[in-house]
Amino acid sequence: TGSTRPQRLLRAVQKKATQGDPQSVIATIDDFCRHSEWAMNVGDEKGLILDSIVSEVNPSTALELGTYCGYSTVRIARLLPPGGRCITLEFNPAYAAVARQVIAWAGIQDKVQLVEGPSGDLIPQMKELFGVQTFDFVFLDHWKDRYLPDAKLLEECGLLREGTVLLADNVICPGTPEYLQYVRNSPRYESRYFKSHLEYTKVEDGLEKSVFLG
Ligand SMILES: CNc1ncnc2c1ncn2[C@@H]1O[C@H](/C=C/CNC(=O)c2cc(-c3ccc(F)cc3)cc(O)c2O)[C@@H](O)[C@H]1O
Ligand SMILES: [Mg+2]
Repeated sequence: TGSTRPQRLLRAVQKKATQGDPQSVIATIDDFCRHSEWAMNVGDEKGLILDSIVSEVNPSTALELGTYCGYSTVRIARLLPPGGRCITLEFNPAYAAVARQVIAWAGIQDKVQLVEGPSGDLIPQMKELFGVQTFDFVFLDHWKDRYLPDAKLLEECGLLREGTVLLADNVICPGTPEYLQYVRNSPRYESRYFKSHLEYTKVEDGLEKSVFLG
C-alpha cells in the first residue's frame, strides 16, 4: 500500500517548506521534482512566464482546470490582488486532498476555492454555485484533449469577456493540436506562443496565451 508520488511531494512540503510562505512551498516542490521525483507541475521555468502573465492581468477571478498537487494554484493565488480569488477544478479526490494541504501550507487557502469534480460538469455551474460573472484569467493544465471542448464550453456559458486571458500549458509536449489550431485561427482570439521547456527538462514545451476578443 505505500505512498503515492503526490503524497511524497506533500510530505516534502510539510518537512522542508516554511508554513505560510508560498515562495518556500514553490521552491520545495521544484527541488523535489528536480532532484527526487519528476512530477507534472508547470515548474519553475514556465512558472515564471505564468507569474508574469498573472501579474499583468491582475485577475479578480481566476479559473484553473486541473489542480493536481496545487503547485500552479499557489503560483497564481500568491499574486492575486486583495479580494481576488482562484477557483480550481480537480476530479481526482486523492489529488484534491493533497492539493488542499499544499495550498493550506502556503497559507493562501482564503484566496482559493478547490472544487472536486469534472470541468465539463462544473463549468456550467460556475455562475449559480460561485456567483461568477466572467473570468479574467483561465489556466488550462488538465487532460490535453479537453482544452478545446472546455474553452468552447466557457464561451457558450458566457464566462469569458472581452480581454479574458486563457493560458494553456503543454501546447507542445504532450501537445494540444486541436486547441492550438482553434485559438490561432479563430477571429475571436488573439493568440501568442511563449516558448519554454517541459518542466524540469530540456525538452521543448511552451505556453499559449490567448486573449478572448468578445
Ligand atoms: C477533463 N476534466 C477534468 N476536470 C477536472 N480535473 C481534471 C480533468 N482532467 C484532468 N483533470 C486533473 O488534472 C490533472 C491532469 C493533468 C494532465 N496533465 C498532463 O497530462 C501533463 C503531462 C505532462 C507530461 C509531459 C511529458 C511526459 F513524458 C509525461 C507527462 C506534462 C504536463 O505539464 C502535464 O500537465 C490531474 O490532476 C487530473 O486529475
Ligand atoms: Mg502541465
